[in-house]
Amino acid sequence: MPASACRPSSPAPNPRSWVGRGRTVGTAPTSDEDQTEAEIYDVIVIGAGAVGENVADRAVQGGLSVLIVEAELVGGECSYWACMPSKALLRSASVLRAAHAVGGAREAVTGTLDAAAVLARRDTFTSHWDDAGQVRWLEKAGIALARGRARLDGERRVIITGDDGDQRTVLARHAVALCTGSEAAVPPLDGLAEARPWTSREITSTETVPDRLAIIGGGVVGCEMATAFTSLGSRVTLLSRGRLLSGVEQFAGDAVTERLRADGAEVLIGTTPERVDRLADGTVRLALPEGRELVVDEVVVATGRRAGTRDLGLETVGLTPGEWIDVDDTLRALDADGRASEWLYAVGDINHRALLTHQGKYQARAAGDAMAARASGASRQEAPWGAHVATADHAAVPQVTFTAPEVASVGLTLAEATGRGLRVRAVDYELGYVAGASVHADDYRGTARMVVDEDRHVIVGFTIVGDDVAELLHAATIAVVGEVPLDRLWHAVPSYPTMSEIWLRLLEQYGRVSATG
Ligand SMILES: Cc1cc2nc3c(=O)[nH]c(=O)nc-3n(C[C@H](O)[C@H](O)[C@H](O)COP(=O)(O)OP(=O)(O)OC[C@H]3O[C@@H](n4cnc5c(N)ncnc54)[C@H](O)[C@@H]3O)c2cc1C
Ligand SMILES: NC(=O)c1ccc[n+]([C@@H]2O[C@H](COP(=O)([O-])OP(=O)(O)OC[C@H]3O[C@@H](n4cnc5c(N)ncnc54)[C@H](O)[C@@H]3O)[C@@H](O)[C@H]2O)c1
Repeated sequence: MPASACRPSSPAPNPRSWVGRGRTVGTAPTSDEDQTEAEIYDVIVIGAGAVGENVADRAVQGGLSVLIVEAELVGGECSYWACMPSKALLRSASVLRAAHAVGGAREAVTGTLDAAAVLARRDTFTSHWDDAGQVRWLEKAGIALARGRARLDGERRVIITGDDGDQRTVLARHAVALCTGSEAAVPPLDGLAEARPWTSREITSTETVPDRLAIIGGGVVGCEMATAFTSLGSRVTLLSRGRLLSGVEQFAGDAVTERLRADGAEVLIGTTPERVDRLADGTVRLALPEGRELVVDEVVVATGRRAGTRDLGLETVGLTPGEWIDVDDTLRALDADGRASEWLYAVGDINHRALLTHQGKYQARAAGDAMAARASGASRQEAPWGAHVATADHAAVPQVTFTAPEVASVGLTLAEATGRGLRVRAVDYELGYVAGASVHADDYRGTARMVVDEDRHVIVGFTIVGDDVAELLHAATIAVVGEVPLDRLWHAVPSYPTMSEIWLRLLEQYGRVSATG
């Protein structure tokens, strides 16, 4: 398995049709004629990204035969144009920053980042955009692969069109899993589409470091790429219509804004370009509010994602092309009336629950296991936190944004918790006051917040911002998922002097409920 991989380590057909949008959709493969003219698998997975691979793996482990269909590279966005290359682009600067932050090491590091070496290292993570390693893994896992673009053709029926235009029809005895992910959305700004902007794909796979780079969008992609390319030597202008990282606690976005500016990036908050043009000399001109013009070598659009459902034959099963697909907690597609399909699943980015590889893979494990259990008639655990449901999607989605400083969060922000009607209290602590942090780096600064449900005395949200905090997050995820009572958390003693002592400080700040009565 290459280091870049985001993937994991036949009973009778069900003749019942799923009714979508009030009409019966398609027919199950019932006649012998059908079965001789088309191949049949227990499960067909469309899209071999990290999520599709994990659905397939779990279904095979559950005793089912699986065909996975991939139109581009096996491994999907995460391996080649998203998580892995972007993190590789960020890592070298993070190490350099860490050395500069510690006296003694600082004096020893006199050079600057070697951009060409960073890009070369990035290329090893994407296996030079060659998926041979991931194809070998599919073979070992017992998953059949079809190369080509798949579309639904009614219930349990899939048509695959190969690169040469040849078509073949495959049928699913039990389930079809749509795992086609998402793609970059290009907003309808004047001239933008014609200006041939870069998206996350071009910026993560670039062979050069543009001298001048504009990034439109202050979300996760925009902030990570602004951090990476500022460190690689670009003059970056980040244009954000609202505050940076608006999905997390405000202090997190503010810390990233401050550091980007300190590192030389221009961060324009509340700014959307009015027009974008690619000029004859290949540069790009952005017309900004109040008559300002910005000329750059490349412009990156990082304004969110759209569903990978445009040419998937959704209309043949009563769903709407181009839309995200709603699902139940076992990841079965819901029709317009909220009824769950008996055979159609939508897993990963495509259901828009959490656009994150780890969360999609978590859904995939639940979905693959649910398919196998349904196929064999085995009992299923569908109550919250059961084996066949993705309960954490609602309560405990962890995310690390690998900016400087890093932002790690899980569960609800204070505003989200309040919005859900919870009686909560936020406890904040300056991470730099923790002994482990002061040893970790000179003049360390950072902030942590825990959001406590005052009725249950459990943590429902946690956010931490600071250099090298990513690995601190999982303790919080366990506390939130486990609904560990604060009284018990006092007995989880963090080692001295580690940054994990932030937990002790937060508990002290909150006060010991049992001691105070
Ligand atoms: C720049 C960037 C950085 C990111 N960094 C992180 C990160 O650090 N951590 C994290 O958790 N998440 C990160 N994400 C999000 C993460 O990439 C996605 O959540 C993840 O890739 C979703 O996986 P998926 O399998 O659902 O979809 P995808 O990875 O998009 O895979 C879908 C697959 O389906 C294929 N496909 C589509 N249509 C068809 C069809 N009709 N027939 C056959 N095949 C088809 C595609 O070719 C693709 O291979 C990042 C995203 C971006 C853009
Ligand atoms: N480290 C990670 O976990 C990681 C890294 C990168 C991406 N991702 C995932 O990928 C997904 C996509 O990231 P993203 O940054 O593209 O989306 P995003 O939703 O995080 O941010 C999009 C930003 O663009 C802005 N925007 C939207 N439309 C706009 C318009 N018309 N004009 C100007 N600004 C506009 C939004 O206000 C928002 O700030 C995210 O959901 C994220 O979870 C994760």
